[in-house]
Amino acid sequence: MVVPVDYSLYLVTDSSLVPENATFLGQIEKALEGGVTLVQLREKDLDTGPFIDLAYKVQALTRQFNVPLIINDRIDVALAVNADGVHIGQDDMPMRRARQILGHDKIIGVSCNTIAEAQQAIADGADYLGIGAVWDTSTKKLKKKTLGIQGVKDLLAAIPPIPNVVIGGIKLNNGKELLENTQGVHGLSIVSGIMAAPDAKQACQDLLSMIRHYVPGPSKEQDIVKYAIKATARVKSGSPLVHHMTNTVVINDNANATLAVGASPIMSTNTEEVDDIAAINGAMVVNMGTLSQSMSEAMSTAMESNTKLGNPVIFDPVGAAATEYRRVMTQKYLDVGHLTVLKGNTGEILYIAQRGGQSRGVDTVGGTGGEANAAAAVKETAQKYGIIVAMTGEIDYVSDGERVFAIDNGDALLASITGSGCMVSSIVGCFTAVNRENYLYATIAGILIVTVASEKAASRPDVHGPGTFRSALIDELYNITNEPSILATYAKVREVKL
Ligand SMILES: Cc1ncc(COP(=O)(O)OP(=O)(O)O)c(N)n1
Ligand SMILES: Cc1nc(C(=O)O)sc1CCOP(=O)(O)O
Repeated sequence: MVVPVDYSLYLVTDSSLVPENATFLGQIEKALEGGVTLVQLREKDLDTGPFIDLAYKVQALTRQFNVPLIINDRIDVALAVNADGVHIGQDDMPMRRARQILGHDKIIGVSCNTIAEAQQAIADGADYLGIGAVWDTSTKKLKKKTLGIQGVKDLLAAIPPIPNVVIGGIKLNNGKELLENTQGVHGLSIVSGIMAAPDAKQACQDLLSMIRHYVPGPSKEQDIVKYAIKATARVKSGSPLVHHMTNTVVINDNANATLAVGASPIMSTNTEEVDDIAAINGAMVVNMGTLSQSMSEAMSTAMESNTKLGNPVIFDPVGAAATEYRRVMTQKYLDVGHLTVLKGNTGEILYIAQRGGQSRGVDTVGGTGGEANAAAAVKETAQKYGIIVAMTGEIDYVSDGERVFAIDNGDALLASITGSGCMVSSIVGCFTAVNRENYLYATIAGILIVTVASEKAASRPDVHGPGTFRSALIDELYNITNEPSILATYAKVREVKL
């Protein structure tokens, strides 16, 4: 299975239970809004064609919420719509055969009512178990005995740890009792408690907040990767305008990278049109690589205009420590620029943080001084200016002043082309433009897509060095934008504890 799955609240659908004043798809959408973490389309009487049509409609919803879609029983339907997985019962296709057909990228769950069934499903390579029925249910005629809380405990105690959900007769109160009295349950799977609820969103919110007391849910790192996938899709669908005032060396690459992720670049340095652009702008990227007197004035005006309109401002202090002029300008933009994100290389950020940074021209000289020094530099600077700070290098560090995350992605060839750091600033501009509710995660997402793209580009057989790498990098940015879920396979994000 590719994406880390959150099993906490697993909706199994039943179209016959939808209240009169609601619709089937409307009920699923409300459940997604309420926080369900997994959806299984379970249709016992639909013919293949209508089942596939319905699966596409449900998938359009689950994809909006970045929640995996599982198909009950029907492997053909799962294949037809490229669903995320299937759930199979004891009388359905054998688990091993299902795996042969679906491969290891798909999630396969197996229903288990006994210890022997669970052991067999694990031996066969199931991704998760559906353990039940815990209690009687009017949703389905049960053929086997109910387990009760003790039966679930006995079953879990007898098998190695594996993701699992419990199912059958589960509502808010008995679900709480079950989670309170068991260990190792990963989630609750519910049909009527959600599908028949007069307010499905509220029902899910209540269930999820109860579940979160017992089931931690995905880690921060998994959350970030999930966010990055969603954020990438949003850049493409939102296609924000991103205004750049960048340096003349990399301007073309910045514009192409912006286009590759689905955003729209405008590279104007004219003060006269700053206000008009700001009115329709998604984000402002200011890069002082080839700073002139007139450009510096235009940058100040652009920062002010965009700040007034609430647009994120990304500042790349290229060569911050290199000359007296750059040192003065860097400080000026930090003090009055109303920045959202400061994105620099190691030398630039360490210099700003007064933690030892050096530049030769616009390039970094020397290392980070160790992870503790690097993490402290981004955290302290973020705290001092109340902004997000990102420091790119062999390892990238990002902080909002409270937390620090490290990104261990990125191929060494990035350092062999000009402007790879400036490209990161452009892409952070694209990501913050349409992912404004969480600038920390949006910044990490922007860095992730570039660094993962660099790894994919470097591993291509047609890449032989910096020249071919540069073109391949743009291609791979474009490819990830069209298939953002691959970030889940490649992303290496971790929280740094100071
Ligand atoms: C999460 C989950 N657990 C168990 C089941 C039951 O599946 P199955 O045994 O195949 O019975 P039907 O759903 O086909 O009636 C499930 N669907 N989901
Ligand atoms: C679909 C299903 N499978 C079960 C099993 O025991 O394998 S119980 C069940 C129905 C659960 O519905 P509700 O949440 O409405 O009780």
